Amino acid sequence: MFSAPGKAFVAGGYLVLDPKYRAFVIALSSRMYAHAHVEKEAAKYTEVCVKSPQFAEGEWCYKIDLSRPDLAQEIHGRHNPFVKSTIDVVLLYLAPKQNKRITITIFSDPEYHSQKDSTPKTSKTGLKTLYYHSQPIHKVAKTGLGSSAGLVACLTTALLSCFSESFDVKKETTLTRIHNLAQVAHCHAQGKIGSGFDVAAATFGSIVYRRFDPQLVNKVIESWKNDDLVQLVDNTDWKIEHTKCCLPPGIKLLMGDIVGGSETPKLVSKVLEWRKKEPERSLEVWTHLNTNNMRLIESLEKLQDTSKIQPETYKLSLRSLVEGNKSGFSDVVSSIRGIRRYMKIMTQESGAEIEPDQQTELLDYCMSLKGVLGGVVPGAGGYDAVCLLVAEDAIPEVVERTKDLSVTWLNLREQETGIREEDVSSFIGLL
Ligand SMILES: Nc1ncnc2c1ncn2[C@@H]1O[C@H](COP(=O)(O)OP(=O)(O)OP(=O)(O)O)[C@@H](O)[C@H]1O
Ligand SMILES: C[C@@](O)(CCOP(=O)(O)O)CC(=O)O
Repeated sequence: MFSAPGKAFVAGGYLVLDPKYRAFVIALSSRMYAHAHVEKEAAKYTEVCVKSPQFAEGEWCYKIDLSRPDLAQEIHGRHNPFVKSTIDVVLLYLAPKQNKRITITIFSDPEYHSQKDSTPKTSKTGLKTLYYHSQPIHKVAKTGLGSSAGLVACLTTALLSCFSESFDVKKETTLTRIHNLAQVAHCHAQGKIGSGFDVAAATFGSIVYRRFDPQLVNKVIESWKNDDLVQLVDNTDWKIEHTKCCLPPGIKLLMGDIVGGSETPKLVSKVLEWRKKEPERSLEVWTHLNTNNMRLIESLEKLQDTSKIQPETYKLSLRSLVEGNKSGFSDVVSSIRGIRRYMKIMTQESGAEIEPDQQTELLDYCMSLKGVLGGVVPGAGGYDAVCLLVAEDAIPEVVERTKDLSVTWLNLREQETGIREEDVSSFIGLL
């Protein structure tokens, strides 16, 4: 069994669409899991069944003739573009010769979806509680953790593992292969090529990310040839960057769900329109925004170093932070203020509601609280969520002081690892 984490896109929304800029994505403790079971048999066709028992009608089964895998059909007539595309891409890449029957079961942690109309169920060991929804997956509201990226990343991993005797996700080459295949599958399913930060975080964990050239993936999707895909996945430099980066000790991420929603594609098209119409001004805003994004990353790295080199000094600064003295963390505080300032300018000048007034008010209030380094509207922004960087010991007070506001803090923390192997015994009774 393998799993992939959800994400919070803390810094670099929009800019990451351009490979000139880098972004910071935090991997979260909510994960998506894929358990594979393989039966080798001399059947006339290959069968891949993906089950997602937490959702109504959550089963997609494909009968595949290995000489024409492009003709694979779902036997109930159901659609799950992300499942179908992942199977198509992995089979195009592997071009297997021997038929197999594969069953993959998907599980997702509670924070990916709204828990409305769902029932909890706990494993025999008591270690895992999952929510079972009465609606099919496409009708259940999402919270923005990147469920499709998590699904594609762990399904790609589980499928590859079915065709390899010595599969090891701890190896960098294996992870890169998973990442490259998952990016192609995710783009193909979406019918467009985004920046891919969510797939990269699902694979590599908390990272500073620079995107790939969309043409690389476009060409392969157009040609749909095994040779081209193998060449792209195993022998091409994607020129992406995924440098590990995580929060310093004692600093936690709080993700708040806001009732409301935004449509990312609309926000993105407004911003890109503004960029076209106002090239000079938008470049100026993006340059300032990028300076602050990079300052945030550097200051977090510096704190990481201080915590190792001068642990006592660091501990004292943390304690003062909880008491409301933020001076030991002034670079983080001022870079987050800078990010928000330019996000707000982008909101006002492009007309895209990236940090709407309602979020500004909430974030200003949260940032005035003891122990809070800062907060942003993650990703594309809008009315979906906020996230805060907070001293761990200040969290109970922050929760208490925001209890009457329109925000629900999710039960999440940073978990910096990307794809990893899981102990299936935690799921006994659910599988
Ligand atoms: N647990 C799951 N089982 C099966 N399919 C899933 C599961 N989770 C997600 N999917 C697939 O991913 C789709 C949702 O992807 P979409 O890109 O719309 O949202 P998302 O990735 O969660 O978005 P965001 O990045 O805003 O969080 C679902 O409709 C379904 O096809
Ligand atoms: C606006 C953008 O940079 C981020 C969208 O992030 P999210 O879907 O809000 O998590 C688009 C992208 O990178 O694909």
